[in-house]
Amino acid sequence: MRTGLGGKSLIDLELGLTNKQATTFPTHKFSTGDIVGIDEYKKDKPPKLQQTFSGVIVRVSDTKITVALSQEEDLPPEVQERCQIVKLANNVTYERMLKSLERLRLGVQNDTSSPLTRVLFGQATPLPPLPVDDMTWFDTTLNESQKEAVRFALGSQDIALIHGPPGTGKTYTLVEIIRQLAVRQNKKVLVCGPSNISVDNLVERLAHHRMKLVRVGHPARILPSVLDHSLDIITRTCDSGQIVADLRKEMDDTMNKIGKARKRADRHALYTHIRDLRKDFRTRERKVIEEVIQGAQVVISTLNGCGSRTMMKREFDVVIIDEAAQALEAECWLALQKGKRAILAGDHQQLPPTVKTPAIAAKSLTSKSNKQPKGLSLNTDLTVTLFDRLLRLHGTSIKRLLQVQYRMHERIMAFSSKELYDNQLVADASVAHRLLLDLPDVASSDRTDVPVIMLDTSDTGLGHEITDTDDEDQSKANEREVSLAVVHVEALLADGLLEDQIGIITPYAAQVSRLIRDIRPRWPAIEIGTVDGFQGREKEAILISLVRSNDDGQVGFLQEKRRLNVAMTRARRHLCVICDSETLAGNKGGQGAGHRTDGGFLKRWMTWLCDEADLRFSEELV
Ligand SMILES: Nc1ncnc2c1ncn2[C@@H]1O[C@H](COP(=O)(O)OP(=O)(O)OP(=O)(O)O)[C@@H](O)[C@H]1O
Repeated sequence: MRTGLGGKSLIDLELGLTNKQATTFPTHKFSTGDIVGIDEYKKDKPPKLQQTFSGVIVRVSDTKITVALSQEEDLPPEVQERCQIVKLANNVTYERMLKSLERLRLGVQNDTSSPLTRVLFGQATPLPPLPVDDMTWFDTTLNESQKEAVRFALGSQDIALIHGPPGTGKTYTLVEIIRQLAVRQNKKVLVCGPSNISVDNLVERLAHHRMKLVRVGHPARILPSVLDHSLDIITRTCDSGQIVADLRKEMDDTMNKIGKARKRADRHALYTHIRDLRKDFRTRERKVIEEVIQGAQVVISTLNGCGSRTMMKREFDVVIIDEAAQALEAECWLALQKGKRAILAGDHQQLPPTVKTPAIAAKSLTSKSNKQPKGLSLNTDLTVTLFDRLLRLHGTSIKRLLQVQYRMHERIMAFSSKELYDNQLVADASVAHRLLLDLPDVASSDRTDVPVIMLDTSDTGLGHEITDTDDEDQSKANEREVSLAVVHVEALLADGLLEDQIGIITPYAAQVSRLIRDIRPRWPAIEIGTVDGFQGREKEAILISLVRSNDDGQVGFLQEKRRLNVAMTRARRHLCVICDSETLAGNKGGQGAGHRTDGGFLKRWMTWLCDEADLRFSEELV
């Protein structure tokens, strides 16, 4: 045991030594950020249901797992001697959301809600934005639609939505908004997002600019590159943090002495001393934390982190939520209750958060309570995000669209723009005509000089999909599409592409496993994943394997147009769609099959691909 960040006790867990070397762990599923229970290990005794000690995993290597203990007292010697750890379900998030909703309910019931809350529930209409004219831009390279979004957000009196389709510089725009608010207008800003990675991206970008910012959150879950801006590190390195650092050292020294003390009485005295030190440490640390957060212009945290003790009772002029269309509404309220105004950025045409509770369950919950004040717009379907709901409630006047995208060739972007963004997306001149062959050391070929290719398996007239019976979700796979992917990848690499410039995505987990089986051993740096896992990412060349190929026109998962939209907008210069166009266009299984619930989106994409893509039939290739 030793003292780590924030005065937490760190425990290094290792297996015994063999030949004086640490033993490598067998395969396990513990990873950084997991919450674990710690318990004395007794052979043949299962872990207790209620764990006395718990902690968060800070680091995992082949031979060592480091856990930051959540409790203040030390582990009893018998646990230190030999212990076992078990992964614990984390209900902290759930409890925090519940508490915040309860506060919200009381506010609505007692008519004490803030003006912002009233607007967000449709009990008041948003006030018109104030004009923002004489702007001095920090970043003069912003395009016109980005500048308009910044002006709109700065002028808004309650709510502003920034709609950022793929690659349109949503983060770019948010950085300018944050700088204007914090530096020019001297406002206190809270910046949040649903995941650690989403907020750390913002910290990375903001860190280049002069402003006092602090990232709140458990150090184990913060990107190492931005740790210097974390509350834990700032509280250690700032002037008033020096005494705290000295106390920490004394605690460590005492801990060492305990290990060496022979007499029980000595050990006892040292334990008492360490307890006093720890108490002093906590009080002083709390004071420093207070100072740091009060002094910060910008506080950055995950939405869930806004429900932590550190963030309790804090107020901000403006709350900004990035990736708001990927956050649960309940989670957003943890942040929204702390601000007078809110700015939400996101894209409701990409995938919403994953929700496993069916909408009906949520509905029955709200109708049971039957206490909804009149005129209140309630959200009973957890997949409907706050972003969606506000657009439905107040219309598009509360949002601004970022129109110029800096990722895709204009042909790759075209279908998505036409179908989902009112044809308003424009490819910036720097990317509009960029092809693979413009990359260094890439040769010209009938692949590298085409932006969109469709490899169609419908020529065989057979259904190729199989259902993975081992998989509890009955995931689907398609071996023919795997073979086509291998052939295409091989050809792209022969043209001169590098492995890490290529990504392969598919909606089905069973297909991911098969692609990994055939691709990973030969080309380890090619990224393979599900569509959902690729949201927010990009590659020079993307292959999509759509899998479904049957005689009944069943398309399952693919009827979600937001999933297809994410899939088709990941590629910068080259998109290769591998599919059975007949099944997906609904030409099999009778009239209307295959596009019953997607409003024909998939069918229209297939028609578009047949007209606009470079079409190749699978029998020519494998
Ligand atoms: N005004 C601009 N001029 C030049 N390049 C820009 C501009 N705005 C954004 N970009 C570039 O576009 C790319 C995407 O920007 P950013 O990461 O901010 O987008 P995003 O919308 O947050 O992305 P995502 O699609 O992942 O949500 C970046 O490489 C960025 O440098």
